[in-house]
Amino acid sequence: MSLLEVNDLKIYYKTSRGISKAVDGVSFTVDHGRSIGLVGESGCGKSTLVKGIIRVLAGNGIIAGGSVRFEGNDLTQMTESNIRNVRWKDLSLIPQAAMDSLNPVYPVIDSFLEILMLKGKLNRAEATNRAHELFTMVGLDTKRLRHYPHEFSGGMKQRAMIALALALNPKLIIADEPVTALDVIVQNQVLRVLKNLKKELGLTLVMITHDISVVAETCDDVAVMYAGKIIEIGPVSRVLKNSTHPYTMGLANAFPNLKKTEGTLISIEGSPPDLVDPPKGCRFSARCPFKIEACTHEEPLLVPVGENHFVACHRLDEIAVLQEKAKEVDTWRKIPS
Ligand SMILES: Nc1ncnc2c1ncn2[C@@H]1O[C@H](COP(=O)(O)OP(=O)(O)OP(=O)(O)O)[C@@H](O)[C@H]1O
Repeated sequence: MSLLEVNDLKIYYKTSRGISKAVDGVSFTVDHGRSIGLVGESGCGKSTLVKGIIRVLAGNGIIAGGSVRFEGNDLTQMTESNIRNVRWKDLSLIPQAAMDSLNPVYPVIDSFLEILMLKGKLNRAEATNRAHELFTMVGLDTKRLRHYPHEFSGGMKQRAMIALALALNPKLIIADEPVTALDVIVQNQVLRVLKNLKKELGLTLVMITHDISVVAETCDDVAVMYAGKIIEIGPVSRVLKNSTHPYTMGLANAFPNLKKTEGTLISIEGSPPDLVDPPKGCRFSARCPFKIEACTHEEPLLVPVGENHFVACHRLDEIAVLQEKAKEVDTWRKIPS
């Protein structure tokens, strides 16, 4: 049994314009000790997906279908008090806005003591020791535990948040854009901390990012999301070296440093569709340079294209040709109407 099994999950928002299908039938699994990156442009549903998994959705968000099995138990069916027991101890979140997540009016150690004593049931001396241990694990000077959050740099705050997420040895860590707000050098340092911890502690990790090169650095598997759906999923080495969905090809072009070459940065024209009234067929079709007639009315399903590698596209038979065309700047400039 996988540690996490997300099956046909649907998460919708009630809005004044109607129902927005932010996550629309998403399935993936995460085995013990593996890490998966959820990648895609802003608005494709990554945050909604993980907020739904840990049940911290905004008030207008509803789980409209599907299941989220954690060690076999469906989190979508748990009572609020049961899910509160699961958070921190079994699964914990490194939030996107780590900058603002540490309580500004108390020294940082207080945030640790609160979790370790209230949730972990440690006494003050044990909790203090554990806080020191955690700070050392993420490469922070333990003297800093007595400092206030505003005395920390962005990278230090993010390391502190990683340490806090690890406090109770959770079985699964979800990291929501853990390095987005940091400059590139600090990003690399924080990613290195996460990578080392993953190796040393055998962490199981779900990481959200819009930057496919972050996934390449940190994850075993990747799920590429577009407009509320997973359109390609598989081992990082396969998906990035042999991107098979045109959207993944486009994303990889947008991060030329991924291939460690001087490649041209090619962006994908247009923007994702309105999720209140998503297009029929493939949701990427309006921006896809390889669109054919079927794409506009028939939804492609995820099908296997290699070991553990699945893709939802109508043009899988011609993939080698499309992969070559996708490398050309002009391909992305002439999107068919
Ligand atoms: N509370 C809400 N009410 C209505 N719509 C929402 C709400 N939160 C998010 N959405 C919409 O749901 C869709 C998915 O948003 P979400 O934040 O999950 O995407 P994302 O991929 O994580 O983007 P980002 O990287 O910008 O956070 C978007 O269309 C967004 O506008």
